[in-house]
Amino acid sequence: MTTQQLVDQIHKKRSFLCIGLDTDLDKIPAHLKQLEDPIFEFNKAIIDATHHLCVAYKPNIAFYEAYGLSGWKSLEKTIEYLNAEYPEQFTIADAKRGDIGNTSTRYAKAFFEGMNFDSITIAPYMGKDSVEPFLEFENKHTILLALTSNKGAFDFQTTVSDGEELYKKVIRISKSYKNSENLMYVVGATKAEYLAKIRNIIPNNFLLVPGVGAQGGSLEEVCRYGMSENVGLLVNSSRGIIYASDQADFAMAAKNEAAKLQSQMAVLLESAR
Ligand SMILES: O=c1ccn([C@@H]2O[C@H](COP(=O)(O)O)[C@@H](O)[C@H]2O)c(=O)[nH]1
Repeated sequence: MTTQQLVDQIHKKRSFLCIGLDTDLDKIPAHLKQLEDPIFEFNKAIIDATHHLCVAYKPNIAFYEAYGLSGWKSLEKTIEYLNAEYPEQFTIADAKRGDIGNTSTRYAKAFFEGMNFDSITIAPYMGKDSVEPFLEFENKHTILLALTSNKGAFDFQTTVSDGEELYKKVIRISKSYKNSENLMYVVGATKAEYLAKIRNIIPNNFLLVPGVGAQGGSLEEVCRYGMSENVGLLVNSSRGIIYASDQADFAMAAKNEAAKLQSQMAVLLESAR
């Protein structure tokens, strides 16, 4: 998917909501567990109930890897279902990969070609030659961890060397990578006060913003400091939507939670015009 197609979807749906598919067998309704592939059935029901309210889905790969081969099969079925039934959705493999160049190429092939995700999250720590293999793929997006939503982000990401905070250095230097127009960045909603400084360095790149809902970040603050001319935001909520109910009404409850965020987003988009 191109960035322009994503922007068009945001305006069409009046939403920049990304729904996180962090599907945990311990949290899904009991009646699904009797089915052959409970994880896929849960995801399918959530997607069918919410697709009109969001523009992106983000399965976190850890939740699938944790179940071995059957988890990978559930992930594969989920991305195939999304691409077949809802091709207008931007898909994010939240895999946080990155390694020496030839290994990164294999990761990129696995997620961009094998599973046909639109994007993948990448840790920037190993530098240019670990990131550039992901950037080679046309109309695929590499989402670099810049300033994450967790407390541990302060251990390294905000530390200063040569007069510059590390997260700023990651953003500034990555702009010089080959095909850097394919870069997006992760910035936690819990760090919204940093967004204005980040927008000074990257006025237009898309930001994937996790941390509203269960982690307590504020949607309004994210928009106040982070919204760009082309919106430039994908705000993710996972647990706050998909586990709104653990009963038979789980998909309807997820739809209601997604609808609340979408209607707030519609107002914020309108007031930014
Ligand atoms: O800085 C980061 C980077 C990634 N995440 C991931 O996003 C979701 C958030 O889930 P919630 O249930 O809405 O808290 C999850 O997959 C994280 O691994 C993040 O939270 N922060």
